[in-house]
Amino acid sequence: MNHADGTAAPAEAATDDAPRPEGPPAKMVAAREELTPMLSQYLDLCEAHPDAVVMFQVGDFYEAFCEAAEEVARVCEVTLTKREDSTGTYPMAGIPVDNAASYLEALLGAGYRVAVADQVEDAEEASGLVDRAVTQVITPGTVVDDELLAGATATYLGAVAGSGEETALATVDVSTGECQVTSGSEYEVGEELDRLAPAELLCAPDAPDFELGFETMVTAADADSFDADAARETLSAYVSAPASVVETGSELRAVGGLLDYAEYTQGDDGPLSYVSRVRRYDPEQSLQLDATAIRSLELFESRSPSGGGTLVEAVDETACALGRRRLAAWLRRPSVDEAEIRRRHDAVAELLDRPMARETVRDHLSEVYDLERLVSRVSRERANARDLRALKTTLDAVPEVRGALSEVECDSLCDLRDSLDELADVRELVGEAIRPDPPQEITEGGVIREGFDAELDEVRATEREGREWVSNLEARERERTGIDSLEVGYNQVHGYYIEVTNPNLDRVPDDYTRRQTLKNSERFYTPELKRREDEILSAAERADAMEYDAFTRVRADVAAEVERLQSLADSLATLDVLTTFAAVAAGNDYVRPEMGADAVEIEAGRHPVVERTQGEFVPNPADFSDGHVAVVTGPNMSGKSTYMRQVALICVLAQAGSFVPARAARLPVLDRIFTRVGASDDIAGGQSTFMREMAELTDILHNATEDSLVLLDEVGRGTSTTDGLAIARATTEFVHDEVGATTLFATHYHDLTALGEDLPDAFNLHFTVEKTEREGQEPEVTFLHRVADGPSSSSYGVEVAKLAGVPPTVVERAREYVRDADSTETDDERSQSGESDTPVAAQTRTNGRADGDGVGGDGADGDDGDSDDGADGTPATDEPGDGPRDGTLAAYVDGIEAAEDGSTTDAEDDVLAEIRSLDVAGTTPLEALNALDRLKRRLDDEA
Ligand SMILES: Nc1ncnc2c1ncn2[C@@H]1O[C@H](COP(=O)(O)OP(=O)(O)OP(=O)(O)O)[C@@H](O)[C@H]1O
Repeated sequence: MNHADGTAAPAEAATDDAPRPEGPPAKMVAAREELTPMLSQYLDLCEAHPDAVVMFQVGDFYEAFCEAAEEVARVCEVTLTKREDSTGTYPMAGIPVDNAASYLEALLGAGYRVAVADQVEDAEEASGLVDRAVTQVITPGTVVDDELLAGATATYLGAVAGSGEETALATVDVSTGECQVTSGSEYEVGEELDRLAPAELLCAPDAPDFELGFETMVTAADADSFDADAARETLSAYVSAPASVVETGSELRAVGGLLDYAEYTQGDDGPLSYVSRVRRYDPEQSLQLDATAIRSLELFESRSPSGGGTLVEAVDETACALGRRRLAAWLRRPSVDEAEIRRRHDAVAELLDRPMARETVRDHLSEVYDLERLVSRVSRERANARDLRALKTTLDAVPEVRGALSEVECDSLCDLRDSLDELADVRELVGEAIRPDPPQEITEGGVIREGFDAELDEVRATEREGREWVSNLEARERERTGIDSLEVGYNQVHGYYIEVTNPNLDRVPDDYTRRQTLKNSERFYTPELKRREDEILSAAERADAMEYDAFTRVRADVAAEVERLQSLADSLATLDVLTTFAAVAAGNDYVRPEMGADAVEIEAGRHPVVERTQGEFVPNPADFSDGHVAVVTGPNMSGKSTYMRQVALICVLAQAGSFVPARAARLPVLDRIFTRVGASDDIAGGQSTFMREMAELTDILHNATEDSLVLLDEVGRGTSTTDGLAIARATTEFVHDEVGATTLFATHYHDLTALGEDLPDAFNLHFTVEKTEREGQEPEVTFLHRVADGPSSSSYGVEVAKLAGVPPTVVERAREYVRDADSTETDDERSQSGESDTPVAAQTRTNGRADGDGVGGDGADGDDGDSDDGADGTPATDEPGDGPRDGTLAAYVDGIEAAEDGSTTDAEDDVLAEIRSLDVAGTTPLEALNALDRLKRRLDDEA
């Protein structure tokens, strides 16, 4: 397939005005007719790969010329030289062929694709110009070299075709051959893309313009390859009946375009034999965690700037790379198949009960190499003899693993054990053919074992005899000539020689022929030595060639077993994860969750990550059997977020097949987990936090079902208190009435706790703190991190502010405001006989339905209806950090200033002035954070 039509999007790295380093250099194009044959060959290859930097082998170096040379010199930090010939002077930069990986990595990192143009002909045999061809186009999504691959994580190339409801996404992990395709609406495919975050993305001409939440190289690949007929043809080289794998035209086109490009990057060598599995899947076949949930639950990456732990780290005790990738895949896509989850739990339970078997399996798995990548190298004819020995070592472990599992009883483990194909034929073949400690190179002998190939052994015997004859020659000749200092040696240029020092030259026999004269000696050969030399050299050369030949035959025989090897890799990966789950359960006191419950019921649950970092972790229950919406209140820092996340992580672990950190757990099979966490947590994202919050909320409200788990952490915090409260309340009602999802709603809006009492399926939880009051002193607060029924009585925001180091003047003023507000509330309560008519916060509900109809309805509109903004328009009075009355910063500042009676310090005056001058609407979150930091410093300095 032709990719040379220039349709590929330029890589992101170079600036717009600089000449592109990819494609044919203008200077060479202009001088085309006069170019030397070699440069003309370079120009042709550049023209054939307009989207890549061509690295052109000249002897021991890969060279780039002109603009590309300048860029290579800059990015790889190598010297920019020049090449001069009759047609002109061309900038030139080279990287060593033998040590190219780190330079190629730098070029990939700078956003380039690299076309590696190798000499495909032996320079000595070439008559004239050496033939060169692009053997590989290295791109971020298709790197296959171990040095360039990121450890055990999967690197995907993705392709999108179609649009609207018929959008399809195909992905392939080029290093392992795992190829998958799915389709759905643009939204669903966008989510799937976010989840997989391919390193490189190909877009068919009709693909939607996705807003991607991850870094990737976007390639507008060859449009023709996405044509349905072309795609069918491409795919039919991989599966016998394309129609049995793909369901829609878009899926066919996505997977066709994808594989075509993958082939192109491997030097257009035809179908990739190691892609033996092209699989279609539906994201609904697994517990759906969108990118936001994956991030906020910290499954794979910590959000803490100091790099706290992640879920995968907490449970990763895998023994091999296969298991490591499988663990990540299971956590990313926990199962929704109850029977499958039970099978995994059965296996974990039995492995937990059989510590000996478990540890033996883990010991042997630790000897297993990355079989998937080995197999892919074997199929791509890139494996060397060391790779085959690594394969043998891996296969050696299999009977041991099977043996360790000989007594297991549960079906899932028995099936898994029986699926472990020992591949004795392959193991024997490699064992007999390849030497135990072979060299890196496969062309220089030392690779094939004696006894494997009789003809080869004969040739090696001739070589050996010859060498023995030569090594005995010295003694023989000394005796014959009587020259004690006579020496026999060898050098690359002259071959074998007999060396005699000048004082002994008169004793040299007649059959010695002079070969070389040195300062103090002469070198000779004899006819017999010459004959032996020729025999040795030709035998050695022949033997090396025969070894290479034998090696490639063995490799091809192994490659023929790719499917069996991949299926073995699959079973080993699964076994590694299951034994890991058992080991983690044993080491950390996890229990088997009971699946298929109607509601989440967790006794003494723990956060799997925090419990490892926290000296003492307080276990907490979560019981949704009498209501599916929990409104969680409690002071800042009391443990609300930890609690909510721990419920989600327990569900993720359970559905991945793991036991869970709890005393007991009964869990339903969830279809999705949604998270919406506090606005300030997103500051690093640099987006308008409130907009983002609302976009995420919309997503949840549209897509959650009664089988989903929804975590809402301080929804509405990013806007004014009145609006925030209105949104939070309307959201809770909507989730309660319409969605039916299991929901944890953490909030500082104390008024929302009314919902916990009003709505039949909602209830209140709060986090307890201990307040110690000593006479004459401000109360001290201790966080107990314990959850209890009912709403929280107070927020202690001011105490937390004090703990955080807010200046005493501000803390004291805040306390006064809280006291004022409390007394106002008490007066209001008295005068209104317990029934408040605040616009939103205190609306009571009848028969479990909101007056409005959820988001956007009347109930959500704080300014509608009888919202008479008098004193009783005041929202939650024990709202921490919100300041008084309307909760705006300006009002807060006014309040402080008025109350201070002109007694503010200089620093406080400065701070107030700066706050006033702030253009809040035009300030990014990061700028706001910096400003806050500056203001605090100003106050601290004065203190
Ligand atoms: N159950 C627990 N046992 C022990 N320590 C805990 C527990 N839960 C939370 N913590 C500790 O308390 C800290 C604060 O918890 P968390 O962030 O969950 O509080 P929060 O109530 O959500 O706070 P905020 O409202 O300010 O976001 C955590 O970083 C953790 O170190």
